[in-house]
Amino acid sequence: MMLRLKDILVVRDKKPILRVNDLGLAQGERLAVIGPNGAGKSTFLKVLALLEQPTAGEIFFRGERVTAKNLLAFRRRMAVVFQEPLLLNTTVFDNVAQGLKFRGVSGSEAERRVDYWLDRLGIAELRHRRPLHLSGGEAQRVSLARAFVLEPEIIFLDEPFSALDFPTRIDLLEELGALLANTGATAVFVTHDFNEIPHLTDNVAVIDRGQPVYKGALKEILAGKVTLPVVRHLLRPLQKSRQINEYIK
Ligand SMILES: Nc1ncnc2c1ncn2[C@@H]1O[C@H](COP(=O)(O)OP(=O)(O)OP(=O)(O)O)[C@@H](O)[C@H]1O
Repeated sequence: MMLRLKDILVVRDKKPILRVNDLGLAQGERLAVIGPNGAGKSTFLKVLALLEQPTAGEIFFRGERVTAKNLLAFRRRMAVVFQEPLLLNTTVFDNVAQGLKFRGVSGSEAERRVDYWLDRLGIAELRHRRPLHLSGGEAQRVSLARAFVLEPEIIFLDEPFSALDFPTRIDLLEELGALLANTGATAVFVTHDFNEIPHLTDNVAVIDRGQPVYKGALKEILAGKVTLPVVRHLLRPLQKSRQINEYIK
C-alpha cells in the first residue's frame, strides 16, 4: 500500500470537516475524488499530501507511520498541482527547476530534466518567459512540468484545469492521462465534474459532508448502480447535457 489513512479526523473552527475511517491507495493507483462544493475534497487531498495535519488519526507511507520527524522526507517524494498555478515571478525554466534545487539536484542534471519536461509538455519555447505573460493553459502546463520533473511517487492534483476553457481542459486532461499512464505514478485527482474522470481513470471516491461515501468504478456510477443522493445530485449536469444532445439530434 502506497498511502493509507486510518481513523482520520480533521476539526476546524470546532467543526469536524473530514472523517476517514480507513482508506488506502495502492502503488500505481489513480483515484479521482469527486463531491459537491464544501464536501471536504481539498482537505482530504491536503491530508493525503501531508500538507495539512489532521486533528486525530494516522497516516502510513509505504507501511511506515508518518511522524513529525519523517514528514518532510515523505513530502519530498510527492508533488502537488493546484487550481491556481502559484508560479514565481521568474522564468518558466527557473519555476520548473525550483523543486529540484530544494531536493539537491542542480547543474546539468537539473537542466536535462527540466528541458525534458518542458519539451514533453510542449512548452520548450516558453523557457525564458515569465509566468505573468502566460495564458491559463500554458501556466498549468508549467505547473505540470514542475510536478513531473520531481519524478514523484505520488502526484496530487486539486481541480488543476477547472479555470480553463473547455477545449484547453480536454487537451490537458488527455495529456495528463497519457503522462500518468507512462510514468506509472500513483495519482489523486480532485474534480467536481464527472466528465473529466474518464480521461484519467475509472476509479472514483465520492466525498459527501466530510466523508468518503463510495469508492469504486465510475462505470457503476454512470450505469446508475450507485443510488446515493449525492451521486444522483452530481450526475444531474451529465443528464442535462444528454438531454441537450438528444434535442440537437
Ligand atoms: N481552515 C479551515 N477552517 C475552518 N473551516 C474550514 C477550513 N478549511 C476548510 N474548512 C471548511 O471545511 C469544509 C470543506 O472544505 P474543502 O475546501 O475541503 O471542501 P471542497 O470539497 O474542496 O470544496 P470546493 O469544491 O468548494 O473547493 C468547508 O465547509 C470549508 O468551509
